[in-house]
Parts: sequence; C-alpha cells; structure tokens
Amino acid sequence: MMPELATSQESDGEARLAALAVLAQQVRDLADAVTLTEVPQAELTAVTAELVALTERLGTARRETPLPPEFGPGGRYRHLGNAVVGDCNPHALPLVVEPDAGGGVRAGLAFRPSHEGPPGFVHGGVSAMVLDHLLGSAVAAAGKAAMTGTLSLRYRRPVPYGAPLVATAAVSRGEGRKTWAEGLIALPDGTALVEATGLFITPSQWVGVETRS
Ligand SMILES: CCCCCCCC/C=C\CCCCCCCC(=O)SCCNC(=O)CCNC(=O)[C@H](O)C(C)(C)COP(=O)(O)OP(=O)(O)OC[C@H]1O[C@@H](n2cnc3c(N)ncnc32)[C@H](O)[C@@H]1OP(=O)(O)O
Repeated sequence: MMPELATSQESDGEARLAALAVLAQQVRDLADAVTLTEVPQAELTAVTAELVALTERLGTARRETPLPPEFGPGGRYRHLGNAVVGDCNPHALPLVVEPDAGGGVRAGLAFRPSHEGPPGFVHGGVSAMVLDHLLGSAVAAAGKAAMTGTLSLRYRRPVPYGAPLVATAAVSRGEGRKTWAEGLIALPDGTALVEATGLFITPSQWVGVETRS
C-alpha cells in the first residue's frame, strides 16, 4: 500500500533534523576516511573501539524504519531517510533533484571515493541507483506515483568520482499505468557518461495519488 505522507508538524523538530543531517554528512566523510586511510593497525583498532561506543550511543533511542517521505516546511516533498536523496541517510549522496526548464528534472552531483567500482571510477550499480531515482523523480514530476518496472543502462564512458557531474531525466511517453522515462549522467559540458531508459508502473492502488506539492 502507498504510505500516507506525514506533514512536518508530525515529524521531528526541524532543528533536530538539521543536526541529524550534519551527523549523516560526517558519516559520509567517515566512509571516505575509512576507504582511504593508511593509518597503522593499532590506530585502526582504536578508532573501531570508539566507533563501537558511538554506534551504541546512537542506538539507545532507535526508530524501526528510516525517516519517511513527507511534505516538509513550505509543503515541499522530501524523504530524509531515502538512500539517494535523504539528507539524514549517510548512504545518500545526497542528491538534490530540481525541476528543469524542459519539464524534466536535474541534479548536480559529485561521487565520492567510497563509490569506487573499477579502479579510479564509480561503480556501475551506483550510477544505476542515481539514474533509477532521477527517472522516477521525472515520472513523479509528471504527476505519476510509480515504481521502477525495468531499468536499462548504457555505460558510454567511465564515471569519475570527485568531479562535478549533472544528472537529468524526463518522461518520454505514457500509456495507462505505464510511464517511460529517459535520462543520463553527463559531464558539465554535456558529454554523456551513462544513459538510462526506464519503465515505471503505477500500482493500481496508487492511481490518482498526488505526487506534486
Ligand atoms: C513513496 C511516496 C511518494 C509519494 C509522493 C511522491 C513524490 C515523489 C518524489 C520523488 C519520487 C522518487 C522516485 C523514486 C524512484 C525510485 C524508484 C524505485 O527504486 S522503486 C523500487 C524498485 N521497484 C520495485 O520494487 C517494483 C517491484 N515490483 C512491483 O511492485 C510490481 O511488480 C509493479 C508495481 C512494478 C507492477 O505490479 P502491478 O501488479 O501493478 O503490475 P501488473 O498489473 O501485473 O502489470 C501492469 C502492466 O505492467 C506490465 N509490467 C509489470 N511489471 C513489469 C515490469 N517489471 N517490467 C515491464 N512491464 C511490467 C505488465 O505486463 C502489465 O502490462 P499490460 O497492461 O499487460 O500491457
């Protein structure tokens, strides 16, 4: 079933959420620090012990599931616990998806060393995750609440991390509960790195659900 969307009044206070977003960013930096560290073994063991203690502190008051999608301040849709766009999820880049001039969506992004797949480049599954979300957001921006049915990718060039990139997507056509979208990750000069096409399906119980705030 489609979850009922909360409003921000029902969620945590904004100041606490802002503090949680800062913590999540610190954990992203930690992930890169772990991925790249060359400190000696004794230091690794000492840091691990500190992290065990910190993990236990955070776990003393714990939700069952990540923060849900909601309409935040100003009625703006947000999903703070999401794996791609969630400010409060350390796994997220986090991507900031915005409407673009042509009716689709765009997001500036920069991958991190912890996204490495082939040496020196971003893992293809990470690129796929970003494009899945971008295409899904284009479908939502076109007014359809839908889930990915199929996603097909063409990896044209290796994707660098640490460099500014841009991801874009737009709906290409629709037919009943099916909506097709296309998108790409590109260099700032428009050079395509990864292209994606996806079919998004609106489950029958989601037909008519409003996706635009
Ligand atoms: C959350 C609240 C938000 C509300 C506010 C919105 C604001 C939004 C803002 C921001 C958006 C963020 C965007 C997120 C983007 C990320 C998206 C993901 O990663 S989604 C996770 C990965 N995907 C799954 O986990 C799907 C798992 N699969 C399913 O749940 C079902 O299989 C589903 C819904 C895909 C289809 O189930 P059925 O029961 O509705 O489908 P049937 O009735 O059998 O088929 C309908 C038609 O579709 C075809 N079809 C079904 N599944 C297909 C497939 N996988 N590929 C191709 N065609 C398929 C069938 O052949 C049929 O076609 P014929 O009518 O006969 O022509």
